[in-house]
Amino acid sequence: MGPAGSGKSTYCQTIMQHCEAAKRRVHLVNLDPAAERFEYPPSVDIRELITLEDVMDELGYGPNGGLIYCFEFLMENLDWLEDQLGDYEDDYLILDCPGQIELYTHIPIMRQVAHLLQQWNFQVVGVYCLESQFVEDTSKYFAGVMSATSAMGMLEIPHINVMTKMDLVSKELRDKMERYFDPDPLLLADDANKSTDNRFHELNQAIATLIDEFSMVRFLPLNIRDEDSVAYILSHADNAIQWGEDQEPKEPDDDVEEADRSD
Ligand SMILES: Nc1nc2c(ncn2[C@@H]2O[C@H](COP(=O)(O)OP(=O)(O)OP(=O)(O)O)[C@@H](O)[C@H]2O)c(=O)[nH]1
Repeated sequence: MGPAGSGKSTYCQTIMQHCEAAKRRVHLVNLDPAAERFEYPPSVDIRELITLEDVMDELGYGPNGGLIYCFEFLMENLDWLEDQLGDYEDDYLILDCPGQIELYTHIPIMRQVAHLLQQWNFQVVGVYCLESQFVEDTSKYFAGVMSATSAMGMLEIPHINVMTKMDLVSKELRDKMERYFDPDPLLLADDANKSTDNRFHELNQAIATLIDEFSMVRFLPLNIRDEDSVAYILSHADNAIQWGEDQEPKEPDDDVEEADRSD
């Protein structure tokens, strides 16, 4: 998951390639009803059940409302999903999700999907992608941490944060970005203070302390051109899955709030 264009599909392809090379049984599951094309054809594809284009054409919804409709439709057709996933229950599945951030931060639908997967005995880990190009300064890094943390709190599943497109970051900038990957809370807060008004300095300090104390809210750098970097991300995902094995699966909520589809 992650904002539009943050590199979710590229992440999926990169991990697919890596797993295939390691002879790990892996399949792509597309959960984006608006997806256009994939380098790896998905083994399971929500577009076989419903597409955003059809919903927009036939029901007159906008893209965001249409997407919510698609997920509500999926929730009404869980037999389809269970049936599709049933063939792969011993394998590693990579679910490519849409880029509408509200699906992870305040509409409980992805939470329901994640908890259903747990009910069906899948070990689930959430991977939140943020684009390194977006992180021009510490304030934006803080914004990324807060939105990823909001998704983590909403989904309540094992979770890792990934900083994508690191191959596009210059060596000089990469050195500067080290402060995000191995943070010193005082330096982080000082850095954020440079671009924010005095009134926000205490808040900056609090967020820097949060990042320092909870390693799970930090971002892990992913350079898709570097095999070690890909292996590093995968090992963190595996560790998070293992950590989740000790947790009790959640009951899926049965009250999906009626969403506003007027947009
Ligand atoms: N150089 C480089 N380009 C990347 C990387 N990840 C993604 N891109 C490019 O960024 C653009 C968006 O990447 P996608 O993987 O489609 O992003 P997404 O999050 O799946 O996008 P949506 O599904 O539209 O939300 C594409 O042009 C990719 O080729 C990366 O790690 N390095």
